Amino acid sequence: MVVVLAKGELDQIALPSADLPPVADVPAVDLSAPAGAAREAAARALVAACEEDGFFRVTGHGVPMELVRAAEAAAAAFFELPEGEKEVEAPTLGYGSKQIGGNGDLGWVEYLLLGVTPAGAAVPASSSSTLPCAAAAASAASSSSTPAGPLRGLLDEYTVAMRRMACAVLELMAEGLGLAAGELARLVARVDSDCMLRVNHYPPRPAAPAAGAPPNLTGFGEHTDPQIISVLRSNGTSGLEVARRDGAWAAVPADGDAFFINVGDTLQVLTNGRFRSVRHRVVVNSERSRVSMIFFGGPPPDEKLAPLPELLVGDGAGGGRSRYREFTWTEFKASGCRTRLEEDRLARFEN
Ligand SMILES: O=C(O)CCC(=O)C(=O)O
Ligand SMILES: [Fe+2]
Repeated sequence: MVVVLAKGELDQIALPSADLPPVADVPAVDLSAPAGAAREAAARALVAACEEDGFFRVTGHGVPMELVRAAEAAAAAFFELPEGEKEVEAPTLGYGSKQIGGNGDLGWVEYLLLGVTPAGAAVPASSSSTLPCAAAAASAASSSSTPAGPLRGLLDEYTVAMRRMACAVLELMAEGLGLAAGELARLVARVDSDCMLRVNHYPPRPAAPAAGAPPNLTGFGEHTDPQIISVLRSNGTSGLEVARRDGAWAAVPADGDAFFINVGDTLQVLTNGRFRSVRHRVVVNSERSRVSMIFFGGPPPDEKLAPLPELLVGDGAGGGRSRYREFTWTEFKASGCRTRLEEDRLARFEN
């Protein structure tokens, strides 16, 4: 067991042993659909998925699976290291365990949390929050002589591939929404866009009943991602659950070669609530260890965020009224950093 929790802490993250939730039927969007009718259909499927659950999977993404598997394997090997050796990497790889953010949220998880430099490299984030609570550290410390050396290079490469894919998804989304090319993708593509990479490791749940542990533990408590979109995959181990419109949880089946996309809070704002920022969580009930890697595509710090004017016109539901007041990404982050994981961070920006 790598995540060491005191008895009281274990009680805090125990989940009632309920039946497994139904398996989610996650819509697929083919990024490689050729221009013309097939691409239009893919764009329509993407928009429909964002409106319905705010969650879909991407096929035809062109990311080499060798890179994905190598990065996953290097991350898994890192998490196998003795506790002390991992902790040494807190400043270089943003290593942390069990505490998510600075407001008391706990999970059966250890992680790496990296900001992304203008050049695309991943550097340690200066906060453990799922929110990018502060700008990423200025420069990466050289770590080539440590166990993190090969891992760091792979994570850099992975991050570049993820940012590219996030932009490709946002381009298809813009087409589906009838927006100008680049209108969404530019937010994530800029050199100063506030993107992050998180690598989570959920050790197998402790053997019950010897450890007195409940069958289900919170790996990562329920929340929405604050950025525009998140690109997520795991090492084929289940545990991720998404909340449907009616609030019921659905289990996301292990992913094969696809990547999952979450609509984040910022995209909900940009679309004036037409797209849904998806609530999700990770439940640990498996004997297998789960490694997941999540790229968060966020906007530049000074970017003014508000519903896009093109999406306000003729918006049947809102009658052309903006549901959110304008704010900058910096303002949203500062406000979000004072919240617990499960809080609705958009509430205070509603008109
Ligand atoms: O580890 C996962 O699969 C999901 C974690 C997550 O939702 C997050 O880091 O924001
Ligand atoms: Fe998340």
